[in-house]
Amino acid sequence: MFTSKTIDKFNGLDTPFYYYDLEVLKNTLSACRDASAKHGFHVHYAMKANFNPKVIDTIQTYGFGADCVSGGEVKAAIEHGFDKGKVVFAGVGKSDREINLALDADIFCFNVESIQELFIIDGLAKAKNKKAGVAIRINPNVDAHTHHFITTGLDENKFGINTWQLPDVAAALRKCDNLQFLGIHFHIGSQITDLEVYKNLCTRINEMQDWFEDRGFPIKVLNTGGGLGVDYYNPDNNVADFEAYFQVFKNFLNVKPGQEVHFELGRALVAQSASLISRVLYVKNGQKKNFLILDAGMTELIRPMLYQAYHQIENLSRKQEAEKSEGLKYDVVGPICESTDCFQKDVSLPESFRGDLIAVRTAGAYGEVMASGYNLRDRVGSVYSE
Ligand SMILES: Cc1ncc(COP(=O)(O)O)c(C=O)c1O
Ligand SMILES: N[C@@H](CCCC[NH3+])C(=O)O
Repeated sequence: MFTSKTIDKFNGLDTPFYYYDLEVLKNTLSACRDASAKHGFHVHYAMKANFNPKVIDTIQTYGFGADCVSGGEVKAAIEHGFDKGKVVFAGVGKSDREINLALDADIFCFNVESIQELFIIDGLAKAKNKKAGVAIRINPNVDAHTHHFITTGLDENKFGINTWQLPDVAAALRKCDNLQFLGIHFHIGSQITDLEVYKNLCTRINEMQDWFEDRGFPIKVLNTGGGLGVDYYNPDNNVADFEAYFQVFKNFLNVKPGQEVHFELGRALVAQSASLISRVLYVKNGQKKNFLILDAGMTELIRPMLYQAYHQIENLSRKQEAEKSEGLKYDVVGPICESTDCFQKDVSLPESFRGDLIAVRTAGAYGEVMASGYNLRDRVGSVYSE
């Protein structure tokens, strides 16, 4: 990702910024497209992972649909050329304004997360004399074996409709003339690295589709959600194993003739394509600790502070020294007025100096999009490979 030419280019730029390696992005997208096409599976890109305009423009050209979680994302997906027939809209709190926007855009499907929401969408569609495509987001109570904060498919989570409420869902669907029932939707969490989890999900999806079909609701779409994880410990040349992922669904999902299988991948498509690039502002030798104080912090990349997430940290200005010496240990921290503003403690790095360029890797997913202006910070910039 970082040739000496790239690092020379960084030397002339203001930091911090996100650096996008479009080659890595494209290789990842091709791998996913090819692996899913083999089984006739449909992939919707989860826009929330990264809606940087250049990133979504690139993703759109691969023919993926868009999975959106707000009116803003629906609007951006359509403006950036995603086919409205491949736009889906999930979210536990869709406002009337957002539902109307999506109805006006004629999106493919609302992934509905409560019975109340079914009636609201039906009423708003009726007012426009339209039929809204809907899938029921079911909370399957399947443990994703990931960080507690990014698990979404357990009974304790706010997402989806619990299975004990399904009889009421069926009754509601029978009353809603302006809804077209398309199928069922699931999303159990993010950064899932144990593929067994998806096997368990398939078992639940098979049960649920039988439940609906037995009651006279034919299923056209089985939407399995996203969540495929990436290897944060090996950021180089590390495209997610899409083949193995899709194979689990091929083996364990009971797909009937005429049904479509949909996926909503976010992180696995974009995470490895970007790094946060910053500079060392100060090196502070404390009594117990050495601190590297960067010009980027939790306002640029909040994942380490929010989920104790690991991101590999490299000193790009001392690459040769890194190969030769054992180096020193630093707590790599940001400038924000919060003690949690620490990327990682005890990072082994070559001896580092003011002005050195530091890369925080695997930052393409839930990085730039979760940046904030806290402490009245400038908005983080973005730089792209040629
Ligand atoms: C409904 C839904 N679909 C898809 C995703 C994408 O998840 P990931 O980036 O882990 O693939 C998310 C985010 O977790 C989500 O909430
Ligand atoms: N923002 C989370 C993922 C949550 C995905 C949305 N449900 C992360 O950075 O890992």
